[in-house]
Amino acid sequence: MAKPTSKASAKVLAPGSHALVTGGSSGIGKATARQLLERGMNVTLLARDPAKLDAARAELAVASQSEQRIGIVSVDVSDRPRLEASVAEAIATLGSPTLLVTSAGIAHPGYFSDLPIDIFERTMAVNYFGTLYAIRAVLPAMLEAGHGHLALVSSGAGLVGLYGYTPYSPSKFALRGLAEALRGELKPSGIGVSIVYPPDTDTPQLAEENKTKPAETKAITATADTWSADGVATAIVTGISQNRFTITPGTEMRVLNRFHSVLAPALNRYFDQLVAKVRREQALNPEEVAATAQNVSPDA
Ligand SMILES: NC(=O)C1=CN([C@@H]2O[C@H](COP(=O)(O)OP(=O)(O)OC[C@H]3O[C@@H](n4cnc5c(N)ncnc54)[C@H](OP(=O)(O)O)[C@@H]3O)[C@@H](O)[C@H]2O)C=CC1
Ligand SMILES: CCCCCCCCCCCCCCCC(=O)[C@@H](N)CO
Repeated sequence: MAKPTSKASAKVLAPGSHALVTGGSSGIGKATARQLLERGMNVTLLARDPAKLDAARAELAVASQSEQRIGIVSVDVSDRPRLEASVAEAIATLGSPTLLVTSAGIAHPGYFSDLPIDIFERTMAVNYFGTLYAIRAVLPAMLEAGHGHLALVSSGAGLVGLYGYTPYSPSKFALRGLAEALRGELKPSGIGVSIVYPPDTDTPQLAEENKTKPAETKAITATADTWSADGVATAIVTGISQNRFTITPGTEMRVLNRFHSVLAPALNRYFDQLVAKVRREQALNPEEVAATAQNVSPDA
């Protein structure tokens, strides 16, 4: 049921136009930046670590023609004054952006009672406010141009609150609220909004969080397939080209997005069973927790 590519979204992805990608030095952001470069766009990557930004630029240069530009800016998206200055600088260098993709984000899973308050505050500051600041920084230029697109990377954990993700799920819910509220306001100005709900995606972030993720959380997130960053990036770019509001990589996320409030009671009962199963296995065999968590099947 793909909508035809609209004139406005053709402009958003037009060769020679400028896309800003927060979190563009790694994972989903980098994979998306590569596909935008393959479409002939100029891209600015925003992230903190200058070494990762340099490496990403070198890697992405291979996917682009010599006349294409890849800008990199080292900035923390939660630092509003510096982010605003960085976006202004990127606009001065590569022009008014037709597209903003906000992929900068962090996840520190754990048990609620074990997590320090800093993690909750930091997760909201980066995932929610970092996205909000980036949107506010690009919007005046898009409004002046009369077209543009914002693609916000939320998560399946932004549709249902997930065990072990008490700092993270609310930050991704907040993005859903922001996207839904913004959509109608920006529509008359020709600015499109998309919100992306990926399942677990094979990125450095996932590898990192898996080191400390509760076994119960792994059992729950394993009910949806793990995607590649390229697969998610393809879904994002295709979704933008079709001016889709919700972008849901995979059947599980599509069903979850369509029916989350209806499914919630049954899902929560099912997730409770998974948690109980993991707990029994932990009690029987503490060493094999991680392995058994991967083997839980829906009809177990
Ligand atoms: N991987 C997964 O399983 C899923 C991921 N997501 C979401 O997708 C997005 C991308 O995740 P993923 O690609 O896995 O993660 P990666 O860790 O691979 O990439 C995250 C990117 O964000 C940047 N970043 C992190 N914190 C900040 C900050 N404070 N300021 C600026 N940049 C920052 C990182 O660079 P640096 O550290 O140098 O700043 C990096 O470029 C996140 O929002 C995540 O929540 C959603 C669903 C599933
Ligand atoms: C057909 C039935 C549909 C019901 C399926 C329910 C699936 C719930 C699992 C949601 C998985 C979301 C994981 C996000 C992880 C994440 O964002 C972090 N890895 C970020 O780093």
